[in-house]
Amino acid sequence: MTQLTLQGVTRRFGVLTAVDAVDLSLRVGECVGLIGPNGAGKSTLLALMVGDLRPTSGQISLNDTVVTRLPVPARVRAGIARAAQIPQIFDRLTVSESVRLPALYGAGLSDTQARAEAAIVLERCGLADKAQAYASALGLLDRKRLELAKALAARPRILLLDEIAAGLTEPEVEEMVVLVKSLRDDRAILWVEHIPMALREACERLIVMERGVKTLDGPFAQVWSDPGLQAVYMGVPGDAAA
Ligand SMILES: Nc1ncnc2c1ncn2[C@@H]1O[C@H](COP(=O)(O)OP(=O)(O)OP(=O)(O)O)[C@@H](O)[C@H]1O
Repeated sequence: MTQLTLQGVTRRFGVLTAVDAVDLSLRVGECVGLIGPNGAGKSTLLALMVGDLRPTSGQISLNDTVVTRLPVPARVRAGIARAAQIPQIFDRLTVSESVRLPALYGAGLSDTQARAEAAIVLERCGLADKAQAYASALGLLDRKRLELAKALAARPRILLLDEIAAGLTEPEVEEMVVLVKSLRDDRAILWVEHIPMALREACERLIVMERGVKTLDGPFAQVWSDPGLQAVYMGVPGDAAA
């Protein structure tokens, strides 16, 4: 079974330790939520997993292969892809072209296969009717969908989602939840989001980070009912939630 493993992963920016000795594993078939206050190190952790950043120390492995020093393209080809917090969109490409590129260079498909893959992924992400539109013409929901579609087109076994529901309306968030739930069978998903209710619907496991440290990791209901977490997220005094 495919598994991403982080061992003692640390990233410093000068004197600031953004990610502090994190141990973590993700297995295909599970959807894991990751929450924590602003600046907790969540995006940095995802950047380390996808290869945007190198750890100061620690090791990242995909199954038995150490990928710690691999650059982003090699990591995408190895099966790790991320939908970024701010959609990385090329305004001059059409929606279809934007998704075909990761199918070609991430999944390694032929041109014909990549066209077919793009059509399937766009259908799945609710963008089929906008395939020929320019990415620049898309609204926020469709930009978020396109960012997810690009990640999916690389056929990742490890899919990292960085705030793909941020800024969306409640019904739009619900659409994203349904979409994410439909993706979990044959990949591992790690979803960073500030909307706990979205994570509760989609994820069976929850990780909490604070100041770079992984403080909680376990079954969603168990972690969610932690008194400290309830105090932060639900305004319940620590002693009342206990
Ligand atoms: N390139 C960088 N250079 C210096 N400091 C950085 C850099 N990237 C992140 N940081 C710092 O590292 C810490 C963690 O940032 P990060 O963006 O990972 O947090 P986060 O949990 O994703 O926050 P948010 O929920 O606000 O997106 C913050 O203090 C941030 O200012």
